[in-house]
Amino acid sequence: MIGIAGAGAFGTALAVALAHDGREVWLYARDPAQLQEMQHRRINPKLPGITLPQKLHLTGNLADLAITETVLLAMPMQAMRAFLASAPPDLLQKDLVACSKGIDLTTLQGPGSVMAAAGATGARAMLTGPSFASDIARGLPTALTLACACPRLEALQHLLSTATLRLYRSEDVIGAELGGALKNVIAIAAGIVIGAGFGDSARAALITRGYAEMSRLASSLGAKPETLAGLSGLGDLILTCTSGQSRNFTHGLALGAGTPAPEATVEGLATARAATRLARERGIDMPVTSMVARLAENDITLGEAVRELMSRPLKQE
Ligand SMILES: NC(=O)c1ccc[n+]([C@@H]2O[C@H](COP(=O)([O-])OP(=O)(O)OC[C@H]3O[C@@H](n4cnc5c(N)ncnc54)[C@H](O)[C@@H]3O)[C@@H](O)[C@H]2O)c1
Ligand SMILES: O=P(O)(O)OC[C@H](O)CO
Repeated sequence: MIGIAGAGAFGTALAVALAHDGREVWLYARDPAQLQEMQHRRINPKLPGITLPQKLHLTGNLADLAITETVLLAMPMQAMRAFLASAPPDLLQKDLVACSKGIDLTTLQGPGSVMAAAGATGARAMLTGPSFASDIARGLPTALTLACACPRLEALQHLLSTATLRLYRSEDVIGAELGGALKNVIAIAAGIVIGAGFGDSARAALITRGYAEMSRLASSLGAKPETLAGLSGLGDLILTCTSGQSRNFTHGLALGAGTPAPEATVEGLATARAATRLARERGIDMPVTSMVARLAENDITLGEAVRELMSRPLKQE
């Protein structure tokens, strides 16, 4: 039996895919009004056109996840530390699989370290890679990375793979979590480039240079280059920088166009600030990421940002 904490777009999509494939899934929704709507109408408004399957059980009581062996954490990254601090102690003994893409702003830790610091004693895994919630819920073919540094990795890979959701395993948790976190920042920048009308050539340059700085920070923190080049890094970078389905890209589009951004979970904003601090501590150059952090904080105008990026000293690629 599988538990999922966080009934937003992604938690619900994973619950739908796993339940359709025959697993019994318990999905925890903390908001009573949302829970009631999902229970009565068997839908989540964030996933239009999707009916919740019978094997998907809803609960507003976290203690109900006690009957599951594995719990997926599908809340925004900045909520994970507080969630685990107040979770029932037996939840910390389960195999935990983080699905959140980001870096905790207070501790500068990724999901694996946040789970360890909270006292999690089971497997601590990360599920990440190119995937929009609605694609997963609709049963479209999707390939993801499941990273875990413990012997339970292969068992978890089988537990969470379905006919349409293909999981590749990796032991490089740091690499998988940094790829998934940092690509969101570059996606905001890619959106800014398109929103401001700088064109597709500029976006391609931005994605490439963005990947270079993602790789610099990740390798300084112990990630393997091949992980960054895989689904959790390059794969997700391509998806998020090129699709109007991405909330990070869409947020950037609005910033670039000077229009109001839609209300949504935009993980790249906090990650830009956290990554800028990590990079500064390590003396790593991350010009795109630090520019996104400054733009998000209204510390610099778009025109100033472009002038600053284009007037950096010329260097070898
Ligand atoms: N939506 C996608 O396509 C997608 C794909 C891959 C990964 N992700 C990642 O999944 C994570 C969640 O994104 P989402 O799209 O589901 O966001 P969302 O905004 O749709 O939903 C977030 C959910 O988390 C819940 N939540 C917040 N704090 C909580 C807490 N303390 N306890 C329990 N629940 C809590 C909210 O009530 C909400 O239902 C993000 O890190 C995102 O990067 C999303
Ligand atoms: O909508 P976004 O920008 O949060 O992206 C969703 C997923 O991370 C894409 O893999």
